[in-house]
This record gives sequence, structure tokens and C-alpha cells, in this order.
Amino acid sequence: MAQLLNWFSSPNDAELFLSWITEPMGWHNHEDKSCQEYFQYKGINFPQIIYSEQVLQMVEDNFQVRDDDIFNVTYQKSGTVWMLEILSLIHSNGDPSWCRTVPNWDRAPWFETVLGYKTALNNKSPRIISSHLPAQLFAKSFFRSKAKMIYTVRNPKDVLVSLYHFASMFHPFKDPGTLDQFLESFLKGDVPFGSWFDHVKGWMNLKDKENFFFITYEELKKDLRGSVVRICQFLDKDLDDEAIDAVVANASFEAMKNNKMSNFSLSPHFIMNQKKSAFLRKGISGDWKNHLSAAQSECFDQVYQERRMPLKARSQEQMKVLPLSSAHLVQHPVSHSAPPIAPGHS
Ligand SMILES: Nc1ncnc2c1ncn2[C@@H]1O[C@H](COP(=O)(O)OS(=O)(=O)O)[C@@H](OP(=O)(O)O)[C@H]1O
Repeated sequence: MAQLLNWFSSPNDAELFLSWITEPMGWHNHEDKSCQEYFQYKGINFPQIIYSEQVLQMVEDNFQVRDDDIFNVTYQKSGTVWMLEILSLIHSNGDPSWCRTVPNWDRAPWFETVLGYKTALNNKSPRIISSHLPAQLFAKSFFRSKAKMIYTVRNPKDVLVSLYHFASMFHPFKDPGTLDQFLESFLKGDVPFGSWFDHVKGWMNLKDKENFFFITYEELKKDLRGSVVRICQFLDKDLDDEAIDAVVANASFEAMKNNKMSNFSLSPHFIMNQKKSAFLRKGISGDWKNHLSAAQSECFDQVYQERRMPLKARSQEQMKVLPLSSAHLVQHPVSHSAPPIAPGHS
């Protein structure tokens, strides 16, 4: 959205233009999200205006991936902007100037959005490109390229909670209703970008490709420095210790929260009402325990068990997040202190 700033001489012009297209849809009254509807593209929900069928089709069929592109792919609320910041900082060898002067949506545009598509086309190589697309809708040219992809996965219960808050403050999304109602929609995949389970399964088919690297939000939380080192290795970027330290310092939750180029405070308030819930909300693992009842958690676990898949996790941290083979699923009675299966761990 705020990529509109690209096209206008000032933020005010961009905001005026946005007002003009969004006012008839009632977006200005951000207390009222009752009129929001999604459109479906190949069976997946997308919010209107920021996405269009035409652009989604162009991404899939026409977008020319370059071999030196780096893709930052996630299911929403799994750490996209965090990884975006890390990749931006690695790109500039730890120098935070780029991150402090250019909005994240221009540094690493979400190329499936109407505005991000144009930004991605115009950005100079090597490009960093973000995406929430499921694998089956992704740019076909990626699969023939040497471009690298980092896929970040997060405990789906934390994704649910983060998305619940986000849906209440991000105007293009439908009102999430009660947490019970939203849990049902989430587990059915009746949310933007479809089912978390399908998204992870779809992308994990690439797990043995050498241009594909997957990491979890929980690993980033537990050992950001070690994670940055591994990401640099994957990208063949040789940063010295000082530069790595600078990446870690500038990609911290606090640094990003204080950076207006990363905290979405430049987004018009009628698009993102951060008074309701901040984009950089809590930035912790395991917040689901503060929100989900034992019954809701159990309901989640049941679906998780049904949808589990055989995947080999590389580390203990990944084992806590991924839908693993049944051998990894330990059945405990449901309780907040002893969560029953993988997503139950923080
Ligand atoms: N630096 C850092 N450290 C820890 N956590 C961070 C960081 N940056 C973003 N976040 C948290 O990531 C959540 C937002 O996820 P996404 O960036 O994937 O959102 S989006 O899908 O692109 O809208 C959202 O999680 P919640 O706080 O749980 O809502 C952000 O706070």
C-alpha cells in the first residue's frame, strides 16, 4: 500500500489517492470492517485492492526470476519482515543506512501485490523479494532458476494469534470475529493465503534443493547471531564479526520497532490501525498460551495431528514447529504447561 509513495511526490498525495479509491468501500471507517470480502484465485483467498487476479496471474506466468534474486517466503505472520530486515542488513554488510532510509516494502517488495509487482520489476539486482504465496501459485520461472529462497516457518499457534490481532487492525482483512470463529477459519484455511498446513507442505517439497533454505522463527529467537551466520553461508555472503553483530543489533525487535521504515508507521492509519494492535506486537514465541483456551488448543492439536506429514527436522527447534511424522508426536493430556504436540511448544 504505502508503496504508493513511489508514485507520488509526497506521502500526502499517496494518502489522498488511497482515500479516493478506498472511501467508497468504507475503509475510512476503520471500526467497520463488515463490508470486507475476499476474492478467490485458484481456490485461495486474497484481499481486494492490494491484490488482483491479473497481477497474480502475471506473477505466476510472466515474472522473470533472475538467478541472483533472493526470495523471502513465509506463510503470513511467521517472521516475514524480520527476515526481510536481516536480508537487507546482510545485503548492506551490516550498514543500517538502507534500512533506515527506505521502507521495507521497497527494499524487498511483496511481488504478488499490485504495487509490489511493479517495485520488484524495477528494483536493481541483486533483488530481495518477499512473498506469502503458496508454492503452487509462485512464479514458474523460479523453479527453473538458481535464485535462492529462504522459507521461514513459525509455530502455527503463534501464527494464529498474531494473525488474529493483525486481522483486527489491517483494514483489507475481514473482521476476525471471536477467537473461536477465527480459529475455525484458520484451521479450514479460510483466511488470506489459504491453509498454513498446505503452505508449509507445499514449500517443504523443496527442502532438498540446494537453493532452498528453511528456518524457523523460533530458531531466530533462540539464536539470532547463529541464524544470521547460517543465512550468510547459504547466501555465500562473507561478513566479518563486526558486520554480523551489526545485523543482529539492527534486526532486533526493539530496533525494528523504533525504525519507521520497518514498523509500518508510514502506512496510512485507515489501512493499518496500529492503535488497535501494533504491527510489531510482541515478537515472542509461545504467546498462544496467553490466548488459547485448553479446548481451543486441543482443537488445534487434533487438526495438526490429522494434517501431519513426514519431514525431517534439522534441529530441536525445528522439531517444535514442523508437522512431523507420527514418531515425533508425543501425546500428552492437553494442558497449557504440557502442550501435547509440536505446535504446543513455544
Ligand atoms: N525483530 C523481530 N523479533 C521478533 N519478532 C518479530 C520481529 N520482527 C517482527 N516480528 C514479529 O513477526 C510477526 C509479524 O510477522 P510477519 O512479518 O510475517 O507479518 S506479515 O505476514 O508480513 O504481515 C509479529 O509477531 P507478533 O508480535 O506475535 O504479532 C511481529 O512482532
